[in-house]
Amino acid sequence: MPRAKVELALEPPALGCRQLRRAAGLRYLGSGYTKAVHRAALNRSLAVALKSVDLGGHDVQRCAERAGPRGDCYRLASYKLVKEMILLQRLRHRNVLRLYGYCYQDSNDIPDTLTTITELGSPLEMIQLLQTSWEDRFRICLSLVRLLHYLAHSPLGSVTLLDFRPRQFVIVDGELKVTDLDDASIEESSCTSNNDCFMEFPARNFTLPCSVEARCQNMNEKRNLYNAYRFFFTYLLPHSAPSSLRPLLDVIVNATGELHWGIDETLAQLERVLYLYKSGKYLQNATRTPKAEYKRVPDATIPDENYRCWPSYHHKGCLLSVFDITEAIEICESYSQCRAFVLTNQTTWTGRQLVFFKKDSNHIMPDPDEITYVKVTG
Ligand SMILES: Nc1ncnc2c1ncn2[C@@H]1O[C@H](COP(=O)(O)OP(=O)(O)OP(=O)(O)O)[C@@H](O)[C@H]1O
Repeated sequence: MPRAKVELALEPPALGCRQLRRAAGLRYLGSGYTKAVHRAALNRSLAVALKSVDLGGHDVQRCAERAGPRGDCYRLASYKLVKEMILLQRLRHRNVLRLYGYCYQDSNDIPDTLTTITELGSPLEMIQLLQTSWEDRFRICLSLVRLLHYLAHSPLGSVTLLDFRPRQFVIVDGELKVTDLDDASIEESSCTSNNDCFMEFPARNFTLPCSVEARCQNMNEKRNLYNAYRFFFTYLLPHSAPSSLRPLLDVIVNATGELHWGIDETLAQLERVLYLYKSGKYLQNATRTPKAEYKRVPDATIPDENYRCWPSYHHKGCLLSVFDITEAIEICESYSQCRAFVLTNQTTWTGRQLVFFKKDSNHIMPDPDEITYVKVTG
């Protein structure tokens, strides 16, 4: 099988040293073994992430302890940043962080140090994600699966993320994007028998077939998929999902956890869940006749009378997304405090409408953008 050849030439960057010299509001964001990441505003407005080799980081320090000259230690570590930059430019997908540019400049007595300029994200915090709505958590899983599907069929061949942990990803406008690509690998492992295609994880091991071309079949894709299962799907997919989608989500979690499916099937199943959710088809099995009567008050809102619920899109009130009025009524009926709800003009990423649930309807105010529904019976 021919080795995948990666085009190393870089396109002229949209942003470079000129913009970097005028960067404002530089602030440290985080670092790992190799790189340090700062945020900054370029051209007065565009917020970006600047990545450079962390001279105090593990990689450079370990090399320096072995008496490596500083410049050489820098270069050794900067190889990872160069590799990441090239991959960010070759792998173009909405769930791969965008590379805006780069700059080579002398810094700290080291010639030609590299800074990459990328889209800015926020770190993926699992604890925080567990507190968000199922709809937002599903979006993270769907964006991850769309990313892994692209990586499995990328122009460079099937790409695997050898160091696959939540911290290798960031969130941009609610979508997950991969940022740390220095441990990405394209080569499928070579083998002489199935025993060479052994994949070891903390709780499970798998042996994949060795193909007639002497490569472990789909190992890159399957490694990504199992990692997606163990770090993301088990925590984010089934938990507080609409009950009618639970069986399908459980099948997805089980099939990926057992590596029964490849990424194509996994993506098709997640897209199916999205379709059922967006189209409201997931509601069709339930009895769809409202149990209580509600009076519609157009161009009106209830500014206060909030109560808290979980998981809410608003930290002080109960703001949830609904497919239609019938679903809003069902939700209101399921909370003993609920006496009214206000349809806002805001929608979520799937196009569902955001609704504020209220504990009283004594103070209704005019608002041309909202519609209030007040419970009249029950
Ligand atoms: N574009 C970005 N926007 C916001 N934060 C980012 C961005 N890229 C990286 N970070 C943060 O900076 C940290 C370090 O970046 P990165 O993972 O690239 O460094 P690293 O040295 O390769 O880390 P590791 O040791 O985990 O491999 C990340 O964990 C992430 O939280």
